[in-house]
Amino acid sequence: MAIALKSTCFLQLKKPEVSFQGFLPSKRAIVSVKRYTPVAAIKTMETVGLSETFTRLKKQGKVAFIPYITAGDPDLSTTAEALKVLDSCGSDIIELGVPYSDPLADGPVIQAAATRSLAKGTNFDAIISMLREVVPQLSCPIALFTYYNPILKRGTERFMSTIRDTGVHGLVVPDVPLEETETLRLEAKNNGIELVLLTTPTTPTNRMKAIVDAAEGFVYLVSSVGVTGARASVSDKVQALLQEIKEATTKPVAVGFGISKPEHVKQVAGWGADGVIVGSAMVKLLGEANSPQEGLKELENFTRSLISALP
Ligand SMILES: O=P(O)(O)OC[C@@H](O)[C@@H](O)c1c[nH]c2ccccc12
Repeated sequence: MAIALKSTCFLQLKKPEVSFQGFLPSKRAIVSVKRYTPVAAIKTMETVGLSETFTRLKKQGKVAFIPYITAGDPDLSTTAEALKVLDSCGSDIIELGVPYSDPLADGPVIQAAATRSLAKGTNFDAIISMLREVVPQLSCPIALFTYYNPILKRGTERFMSTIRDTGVHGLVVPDVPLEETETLRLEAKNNGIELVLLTTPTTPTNRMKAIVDAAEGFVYLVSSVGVTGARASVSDKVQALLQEIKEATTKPVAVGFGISKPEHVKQVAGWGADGVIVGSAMVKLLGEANSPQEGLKELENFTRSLISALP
């Protein structure tokens, strides 16, 4: 199981957006799994890191499907079930968010999910305990997401070794500028953690090049300025942005922000993305359902509808 935590500063803050270094792919045993692997057949299966996942998919001519959900919303046991559902539906890299009190880069849906989760008492240790249970049962890498504060609170070295021991392969933090992350990069590398970096439609070309050079796992292309949230359509500027990034790197590029319909998935894959990321639309289904069971069922149906739109 590879897990990547998010950390890049791409926000439209006063400082220029930045992001930072990446890490070597996981050193774990490489086990390639087909897209649909029955959960029962994958007990304690070790999985590959993020880069290897994209390499495998590329060989199969496939585009990675990367859903995002917020840990602890509506509760951690439902999160554990949701990870299994998303995995068995054929997700290739699942993003899991560590709820934070000041999620600057998040829109109303994910902000509300974080608030509900924190109100339930979700904390980093509880998420790690849940991951220790769930990670061996899944076949696909999980993308976990955290803001910088939880890392600082725990101490970078301790944070890195903790996430490594839970089967985490990568790290992504949206509110830390590249210039200020030397320690983070070093500690992540020391723990075999891959670091995903984000670039946006307004990132200057030279900065984008520095970002993609330093990125490990994959490059996260934010499709539109602003915060996360389902949108009626995905900006067609993404096509040119993908082109520009792919001229600067051979690393895989996954697109996120606003993707919420099968036609969006199809369109972004058609533009040459190596992966599509869907967050708010997933979070809404899970967090706003009448019951966890209903949320899990809707999540499964929605996920299958999106994955079926991929080549
Ligand atoms: O929610 P959307 O519009 O589908 O976008 C994906 C996004 O949720 C996920 O990748 C994510 C959640 N929180 C973030 C903060 C910054 C960047 C990305 C994210």
